[in-house]
Amino acid sequence: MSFAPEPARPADAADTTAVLLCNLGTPDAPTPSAVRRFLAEFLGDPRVVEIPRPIWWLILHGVILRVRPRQSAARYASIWTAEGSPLTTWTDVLAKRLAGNLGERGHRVLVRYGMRYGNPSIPSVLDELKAAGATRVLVLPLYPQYAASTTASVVDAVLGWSRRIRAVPEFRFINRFHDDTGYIGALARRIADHWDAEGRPEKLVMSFHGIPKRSITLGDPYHGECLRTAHLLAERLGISANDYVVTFQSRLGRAEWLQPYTEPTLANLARQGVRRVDVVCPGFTSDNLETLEEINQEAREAFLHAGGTTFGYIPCLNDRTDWVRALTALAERHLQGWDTRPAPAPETPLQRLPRAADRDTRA
Ligand SMILES: C=CC1=C(C)c2cc3[nH]c(cc4nc(cc5[nH]c(cc1n2)c(C)c5CCC(=O)O)C(CCC(=O)O)=C4C)c(C)c3C=C
Ligand SMILES: [Fe+2]
Ligand SMILES: [Fe+2]
Repeated sequence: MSFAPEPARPADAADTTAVLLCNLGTPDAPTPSAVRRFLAEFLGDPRVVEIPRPIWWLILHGVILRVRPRQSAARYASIWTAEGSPLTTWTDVLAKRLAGNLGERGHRVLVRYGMRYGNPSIPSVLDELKAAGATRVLVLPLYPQYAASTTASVVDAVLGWSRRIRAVPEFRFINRFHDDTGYIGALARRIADHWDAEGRPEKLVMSFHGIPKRSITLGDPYHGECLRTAHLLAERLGISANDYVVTFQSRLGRAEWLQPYTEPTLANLARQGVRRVDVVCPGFTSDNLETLEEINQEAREAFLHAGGTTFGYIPCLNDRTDWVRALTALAERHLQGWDTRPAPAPETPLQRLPRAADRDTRA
């Protein structure tokens, strides 16, 4: 392996700290060719599909990438806005609002977002941060519950980038925040606000993205963390076990995924006489294809078709002020011990003090 030359960093240069928000990513456009490029990268990740490579490569390129891009592009087209994909729009707003909050609280940090698949890619943003002088990077995947297919894949991308870098920044990774008080509180208020405006449903459906059941058998903590989030949320809302149900959506392929599945559960509820449901997706911090199309369009239709009459979709946290505050507090806790205060004005050599003493005078 060879490393690209890098400009040497002066030994007394000030450290720059960065926060890198990471999200899944989205196609560049709602077109079959852009979706094919995106899916080839996403579904080619061995963290996402754990089938031996030669077999999977044949299935992916021989079947899936010939059929799925056209279907998925139509689904993406139904949620695309003038600004682009909602996932990117919300992640961009979140990064800007987090930067504003951290700045107001006296931290001098760079805040950027990177996508695990598609653009802006995590390596390209790390290149940009390094060029801007970042020597410390807090990596914050926007997945509350840890799954190897999402969280660990972000870690892979960051460490993969570091393999071609000479002076590697200091990294910290946030692996989960499924039980974070600020996150749970913001979700509870999001739901309570909806209930204040629309009234209460007969059943609250908490729908999380599914993963193959085999991943859990192999040690993935995802399922337990989803259930923990749901329990804490119910506790905060003051509702009982009868008032809500936890389900898993977005199954792909023929293998068994986490159960119960969202759409069949909604249809069963309607058949059992439940007329009014609300659906919330606590595992997604930003609205995206899986919430806006799969839940708010497809699952809504399935529930109404089976006899339900009122389907309330409760949006994700997106850029809610209490969520941005919770994210700021989460980042701040993990930034502790890293000096994020503004650098002092340049000094003349005679005024220069040892760095430790310099810090003390500013404390
Ligand atoms: C919230 C966490 C997510 C987990 C866990 C997750 C696992 C997972 N996903 C797939 C396959 C697909 N997911 C797709 C879209 C998608 N997935 C997540 C999040 C998680 N996925 C999001 C936020 C999105 C939407 C992105 C957007 O652009 O809005 C897709 C693409 C769309 C489609 O063709 O259906 C696929 C495919 C697997 C296989 C998996 C776990 C093994
Ligand atoms: Fe997914
Ligand atoms: Fe889906």
